[in-house]
Amino acid sequence: MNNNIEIKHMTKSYTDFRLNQVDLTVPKGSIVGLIGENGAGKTTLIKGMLGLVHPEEGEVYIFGKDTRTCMKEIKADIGVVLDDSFFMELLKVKSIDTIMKGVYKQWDSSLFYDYLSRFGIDPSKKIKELSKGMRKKLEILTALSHHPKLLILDEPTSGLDPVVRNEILDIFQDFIYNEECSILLSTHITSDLEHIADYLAFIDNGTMLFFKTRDEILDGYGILKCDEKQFHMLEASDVIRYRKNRYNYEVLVEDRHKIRRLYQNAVIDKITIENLMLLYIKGEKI
Ligand SMILES: Nc1ncnc2c1ncn2[C@@H]1O[C@H](COP(=O)(O)OP(=O)(O)OP(=O)(O)O)[C@@H](O)[C@H]1O
Repeated sequence: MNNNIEIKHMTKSYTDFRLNQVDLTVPKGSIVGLIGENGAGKTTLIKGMLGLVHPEEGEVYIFGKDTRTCMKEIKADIGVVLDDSFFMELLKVKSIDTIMKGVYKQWDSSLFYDYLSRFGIDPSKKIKELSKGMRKKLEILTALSHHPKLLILDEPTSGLDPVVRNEILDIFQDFIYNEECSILLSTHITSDLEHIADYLAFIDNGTMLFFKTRDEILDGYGILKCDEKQFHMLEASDVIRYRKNRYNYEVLVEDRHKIRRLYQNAVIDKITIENLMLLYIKGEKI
């Protein structure tokens, strides 16, 4: 078993939205970044996988086990941070330790207190006295403190300043140093994924557009900038998406090295994940 998560053909319909036959794998020892615009279906996919919403179709295997029959044992080995998770406001931070000891056999109080001191969170404070960023940190360190093998994180770093975000990204990278572990992470902070993701899964309007390695994307894709005459000389198959701007065309190409060989005077920029998403979503097809 090489994958910690395997989702097959997940379908979930709401009145105005359908997550449509989505497949996703999260290999062991890897970080998979889930990207897509607001409302694309990332949270629905994560909640469907965890049994928090009920898909009409599809199968989910975590650690090779079927979530329909083994969710209880699976949950012992995963750490989850959801976009809308919350702790009871009136609790003190240190009460989380007492509660979680009763929830997880592998709960590690000393690791929990180490993380609290590393992130500067006072155990005797009430949760409602913490800033938004501190609460987020608390959620993440709580998810890590029972030695999970898999982290499933929906927007874990939103609202955090760049310094703390970097600390958290370091923790994520340490986490998958153990090659049995993996992380599935949905985020709008695509620059974070450029640093840490091994794979990117791009969901658009309920459909999986692609699942590729970060290197395939960043080393392969490019943005060709050209005028109208040059644009019309391009092979349609080389144009994934394009945008016509005031003075030029921006063309998303899948293999920028090939395009450079074919059109030797072309100006081709490297891609960022943000530009890739923008062109896929806002660009046109020939
Ligand atoms: N309980 C629900 N009832 C009806 N529609 C829902 C429900 N939950 C989600 N949706 C709809 O499903 C679609 C996908 O929502 P989802 O939260 O999965 O998107 P997302 O990619 O996580 O978005 P964001 O980046 O904004 O968090 C949206 O159109 C949303 O309105």
